[in-house]
Amino acid sequence: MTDYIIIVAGGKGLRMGSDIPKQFLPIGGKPVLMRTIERFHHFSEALQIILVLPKAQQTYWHELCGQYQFDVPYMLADGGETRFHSVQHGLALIPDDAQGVVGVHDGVRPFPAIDVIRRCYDTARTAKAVIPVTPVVETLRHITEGTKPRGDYRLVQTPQTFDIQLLKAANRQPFSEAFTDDASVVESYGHAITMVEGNRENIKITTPFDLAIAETLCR
Ligand SMILES: Nc1ccn([C@@H]2O[C@H](COP(=O)(O)OP(=O)(O)OP(=O)(O)O)[C@@H](O)[C@H]2O)c(=O)n1
Ligand SMILES: C[C@](O)(CO)[C@H](O)COP(=O)(O)O
Repeated sequence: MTDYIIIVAGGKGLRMGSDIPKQFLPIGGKPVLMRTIERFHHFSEALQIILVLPKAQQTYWHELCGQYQFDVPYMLADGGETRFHSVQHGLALIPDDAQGVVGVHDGVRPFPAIDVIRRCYDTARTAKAVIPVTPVVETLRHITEGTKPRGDYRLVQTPQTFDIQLLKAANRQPFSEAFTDDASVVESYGHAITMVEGNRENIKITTPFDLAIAETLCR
């Protein structure tokens, strides 16, 4: 049995608006994406890491790896049109008969707690489809329907972990705009999703504000 993590970094980073793609921006003196990969390698050196990067960014990434003497082993796949397609490209590197758990994680989430990663992988061995979540800590208001009971909602993070065969089968479905994460793909395939506790530091670096928070979290 072999476990995998697919780290998706194939997006355009439009909301960050920086010249350098956001996954390569330094936080605490090191590119975001290197911190993310190192976190999973630290969790388990046996975990097989698959990095998904746009083809056009791969030369620059290799230059950065040389510059930072980054030596964590990984397999490389090309980014896709959407996050769903990037995950498909990553999954294609996992043998068709593989048994075990595969996680999918945003390259721009460098701070998943090791305990959270472990909980996601351990729970997926029986539940088969697991996502880390955090509670909503502010009042939640629907733009036309008014205040909603925040206890009914959770904020969804990654790594989202799945039985390998289940995720492979779910990702053969035709693309839908509703697929904003891997849980939505697996749920649409008909499998229930189990939620486990995430960690608040596990932010997705989406805007310059998030980058400032990430810099603080590195201290
Ligand atoms: N075609 C895509 C789109 C997104 N992602 C990845 O999915 C993660 C979450 O996406 P998000 O933060 O929304 O990144 P972007 O799509 O790059 O951002 P934006 O929507 O601002 O352009 C990121 O690690 C991103 O690189 C990907 O691998 N392939
Ligand atoms: C997968 C995800 O990180 C869960 O919170 C998120 O949905 C990806 O971000 P996007 O803005 O929807 O691409």
